[in-house]
Amino acid sequence: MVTKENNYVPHPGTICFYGAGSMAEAMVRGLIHKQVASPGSISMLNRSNQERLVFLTQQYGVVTSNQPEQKNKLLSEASIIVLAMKPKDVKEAITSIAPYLTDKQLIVSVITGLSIATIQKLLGFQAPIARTMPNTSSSIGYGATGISFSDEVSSEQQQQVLTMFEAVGTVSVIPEEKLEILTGVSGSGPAYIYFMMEAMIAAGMEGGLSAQQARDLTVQTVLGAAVMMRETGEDPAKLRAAITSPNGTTQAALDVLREGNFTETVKAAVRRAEERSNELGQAVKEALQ
Ligand SMILES: NC(=O)C1=CN([C@@H]2O[C@H](COP(=O)(O)OP(=O)(O)OC[C@H]3O[C@@H](n4cnc5c(N)ncnc54)[C@H](O)[C@@H]3O)[C@@H](O)[C@H]2O)C=CC1
Ligand SMILES: O=C(O)[C@@H]1CCC=N1
Repeated sequence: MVTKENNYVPHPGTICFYGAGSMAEAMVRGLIHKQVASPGSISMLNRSNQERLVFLTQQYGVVTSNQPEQKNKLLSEASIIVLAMKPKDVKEAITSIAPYLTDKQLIVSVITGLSIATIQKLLGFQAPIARTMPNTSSSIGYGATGISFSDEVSSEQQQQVLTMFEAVGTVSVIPEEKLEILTGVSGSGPAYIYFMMEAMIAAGMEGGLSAQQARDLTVQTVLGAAVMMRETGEDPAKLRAAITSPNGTTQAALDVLREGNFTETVKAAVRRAEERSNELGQAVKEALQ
């Protein structure tokens, strides 16, 4: 592996999002809202969807461009590049931008399953990499992000990444091999909760509540349970026990969930997400061999 230089000097504090989809938008919204980065210091680029770029500029005031020369300049001058495309697109995306990047720039990846080694292989040089797994709740400051740093990341760069993600939620710095299971818990996790909420709302409506009532009651219930767990620091099993009167409604409902193998099903879902993350990373790795 080699180190790499070009004629550009990265502008301190500038962040270029390469891939301008849901996760990039969630982070940008959080970063601007929390004033960690100004809109003018953030650029967002994608492959071709100009309408999307116009929306992002109008909505957040960030810099966007679909002109190849301008795109390359924005990439070359950013001190942090956030890779935010789907795993299936990484090979084309990373190899196409590699000529404009150097090892003076920090690469932050939010891409599921893609290892630090594979990113460095695609770039063709030993870039400092922060491999992360955020979730979409970052957009409202309630994200949960896992981060692993490559050996090349300086302590100053580590601090920059921590500042970025701590501004939009909580951060766990963990060994890279644990990022897959973290993805199963917190990266994909919000979707499981939404799925449960969809079912609670549907049941409420089927039982005669209005759509608004069912929604409001479900939101407050999930919010209350999450905040209760955080504020009290209690074991969830203990909080559950406090709601479950012997022979009462909760016990009856929990028995139905047990009959449907609730615990095993949720655990299997988390482990399947972990496995899928490994598969996605492996597919990119194999495509390089
Ligand atoms: N959505 C989520 O909850 C989370 C997503 N992630 C990861 O973040 C990454 C992005 O996910 P989403 O934002 O949901 O996807 P998305 O489909 O909303 O956005 C992907 C973006 O990448 C761009 N893109 C694709 N190919 C490109 C190329 N060759 N050059 C430049 N741009 C290109 C697309 O134009 C689009 O703007 C994925 O790897 C995903 O696994 C990580 C954590 C949570
Ligand atoms: O579904 C996915 O692949 C990504 C990873 C975590 C959340 N969404």
